[in-house]
Amino acid sequence: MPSILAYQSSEVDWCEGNFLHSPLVAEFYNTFSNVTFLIFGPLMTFLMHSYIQKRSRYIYCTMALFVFTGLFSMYFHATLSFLGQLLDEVAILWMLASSYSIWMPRCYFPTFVKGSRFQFTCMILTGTVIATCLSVVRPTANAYALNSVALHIVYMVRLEYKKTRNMQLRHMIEMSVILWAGALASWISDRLFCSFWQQVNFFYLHSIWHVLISFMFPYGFVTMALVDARYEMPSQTLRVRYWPRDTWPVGLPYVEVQADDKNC
Ligand SMILES: CCCCCCCC/C=C\CCCCCCCC(=O)N[C@@H](CO)[C@H](O)/C=C/CCCCCCCCCCCCC
Ligand SMILES: [Ca+2]
Ligand SMILES: [Zn+2]
Repeated sequence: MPSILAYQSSEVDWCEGNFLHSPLVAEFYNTFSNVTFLIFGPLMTFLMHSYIQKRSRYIYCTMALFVFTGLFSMYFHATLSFLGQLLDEVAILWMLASSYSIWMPRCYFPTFVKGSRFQFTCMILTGTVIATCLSVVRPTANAYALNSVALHIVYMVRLEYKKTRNMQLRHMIEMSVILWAGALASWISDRLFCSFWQQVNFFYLHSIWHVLISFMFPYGFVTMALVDARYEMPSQTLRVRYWPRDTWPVGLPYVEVQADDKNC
């Protein structure tokens, strides 16, 4: 039985050819396309500093898990090892769990937690510990399960989209959904139609997934902040801004907490 650290000990092998560019890196483009996680994680933490300070410092853990997802994904694609696959999926699982605990609007909590975020977090924590153990047994099924969590997020986001007239929030939701749909289509296509993509010599769909899903992160983060603020920070005004300049035609969105306090 091969070690869980051994090259190609994972049962998953993505469409990109192995060891084409280096004897040390199994999937070159799939490995280095994760660099966007290492850029957007720290950059968004810096840009959203005022929001994180006011809302919850646990958001720093979510941001750290986002960066770890990128690092573990790099390790996984570089080695295609079982351990790499496990670390990659467990980091995604805990990142989603921390996001749910912090940002899930109370109106979507199951009734038995009686609107308590503490009880909801305990429920999520229990489910995440169980799912972490199960992912050791069936890591390949876990990737499909993680993608299905996204469907639940899209369902909630759709309800919030219908409720709001805030054009900035609507724009953030539209961009998140477009980027997520493009990313998911690339992920599925790489998994299911690899023989077709090999015939046309295009092996980069999983790398495109990494780039699109990490670009989705700032839009998703701002969406969650705006939706959540209506319920959890009603006395604060959040302002959507773009980095590096608000006036540039393209930029990275983030939110800033405005100094004025509606209660004063
Ligand atoms: C109220 C809850 C709010 C939650 C917001 C969550 C925002 C999450 C943002 C980004 C997630 C990035 C995950 C990227 C994983 C990259 C590593 C990777 O490629 N791993 C693969 C193997 O290399 C593995 O097969 C991937 C498995 C699937 C992961 C599924 C992730 C689900 C992302 C959820 C996005 C929600 C989009 C909602 C859009 C409106
Ligand atoms: Ca491969
Ligand atoms: Zn990947």
